[in-house]
Amino acid sequence: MHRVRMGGARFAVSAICTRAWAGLPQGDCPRYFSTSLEVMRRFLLLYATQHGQAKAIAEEIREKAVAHGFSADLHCMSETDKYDLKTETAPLVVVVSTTGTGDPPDTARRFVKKINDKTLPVDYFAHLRYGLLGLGDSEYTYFCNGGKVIDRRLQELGARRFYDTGHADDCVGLELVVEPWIDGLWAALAKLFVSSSEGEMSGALTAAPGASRTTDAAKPELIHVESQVELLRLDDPGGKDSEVSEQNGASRGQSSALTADFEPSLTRSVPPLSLASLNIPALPPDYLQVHLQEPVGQKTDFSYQPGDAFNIICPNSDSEVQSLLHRLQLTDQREHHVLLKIKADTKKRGAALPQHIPEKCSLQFILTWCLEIRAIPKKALLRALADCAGDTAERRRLQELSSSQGAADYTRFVRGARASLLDLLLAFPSCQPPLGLLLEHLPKLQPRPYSCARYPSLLAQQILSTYPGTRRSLWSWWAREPASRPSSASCSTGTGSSWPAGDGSLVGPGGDTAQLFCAPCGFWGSGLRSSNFYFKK
Ligand SMILES: Cc1cc2nc3c(=O)[nH]c(=O)nc-3n(C[C@H](O)[C@H](O)[C@H](O)COP(=O)(O)O)c2cc1C
Repeated sequence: MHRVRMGGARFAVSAICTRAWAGLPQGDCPRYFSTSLEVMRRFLLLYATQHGQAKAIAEEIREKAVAHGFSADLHCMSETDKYDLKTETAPLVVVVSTTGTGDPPDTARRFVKKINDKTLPVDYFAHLRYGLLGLGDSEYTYFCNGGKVIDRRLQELGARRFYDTGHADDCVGLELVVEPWIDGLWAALAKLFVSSSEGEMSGALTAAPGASRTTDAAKPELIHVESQVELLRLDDPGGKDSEVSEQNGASRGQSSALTADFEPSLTRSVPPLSLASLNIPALPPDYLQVHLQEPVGQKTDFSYQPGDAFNIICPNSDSEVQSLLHRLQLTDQREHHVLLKIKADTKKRGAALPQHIPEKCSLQFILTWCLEIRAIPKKALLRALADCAGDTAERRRLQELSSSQGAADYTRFVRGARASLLDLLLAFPSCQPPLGLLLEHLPKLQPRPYSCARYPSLLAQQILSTYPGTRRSLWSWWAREPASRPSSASCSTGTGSSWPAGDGSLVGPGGDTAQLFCAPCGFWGSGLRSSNFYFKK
């Protein structure tokens, strides 16, 4: 990279792909994004640190900038002789931590004192466009206050954000906000440069009084980039701060594929949520110790009386169970018996073995007959899964979905989409939960009560041995799979239809329906008055 002067402006020149210019993901470049000699665009990067983290992050930004077609002038905020915001016309990026009791770092004191001067006019920084990343720790009362103080004062003096402010929390891991914030910075910078080069921003990047204009990266082919970059617009609920959100409405919708890339989904969050610090619920204490043991032959037998009611469990679909076993890398152990114990060191109060998981049953049996694997995962499960995700971005997204800040996304992408555990595991491939965690969190597969009457022994036998099970009613299953229909039974499940059978046996929903209606002479019928209503002979 070489530094050159072009028409009074300072540029860094390098051979790069213009796709990187736009801050777009690297990959195959559209034709108009050809590799060529391009001009790198400069921004001013200031940091203020107490213990070195803000500096390290600023250095990371400077390193990454090159690959995106930018050149960062990096300075500590205390080096006031190396930069001058009053005359600066390049975009400003600030990384600042907090120390003491909500104070800016010592290296920012002079800077803060200077901008806090109440005699400064309200348009003192009207020429400035900035993005700010605050570091802090939510254990402290004044979270990220160092950054917030500078952010607020820059606004008061007329500076405008070109990118949403990020607040990274050392308590849960700075990288959860820092990484997405840096990833999004390039698109926002590219947007700003393109907009300013086309003169669309009123007053944006105009030279400050007495200053020479130092950024002019206009290049005709970047018009293409412009329309794409518009789609990378960051959400600004206030609608005032990020001027990127105000521009180029006409180009909206030009690329639905790109729009989709920046729409939130189950696995992807977008600002402001992706930059927010999260109130993540405490991890529920685990309590189950699981052993998988080779099976020993066993036969279950039980007797029943005419008139008994049966709790019929509609088992989970075999293909879903096999997919789940495969995803959990437990296919080879599916026939192993599951032995459960309470962990000796568990912190869960009143921990007890789940009653709905019988002893000495195979893992496959438990996933098929005992656990509702299609239940919509609760936030506690999402929270626990977050800790099992190896990938940082996936962990962050799972944390978001379990946090109060991510409640809307949880409702939309988990509850609204009726996502199941398997859906989540497929969407978050780095998440590898232990079996015990699932046994703790998955609810019981609820049985459906049915009663039967007339020829109870035959019917019951058929229900219990032939009937292959379904999530739907008996009737809808039998209607769909006539071969599995008990040959001597008629059925009335209250789902709207029924059929007669030669001998008038009846299966009814609930614990006593069949006995009630079948008793002396064998009715059959459905719950619908319009068709075969129960009370109609
Ligand atoms: C002595 C001390 C005081 C702190 N006070 C605050 C505070 O008031 N608010 C806050 O959000 N973070 C506070 N933090 C957390 C730091 O801002 C956080 O760890 C940050 O990542 C440090 O970045 P740095 O190494 O660049 O200074 C404090 C940290 C220390 C060590």
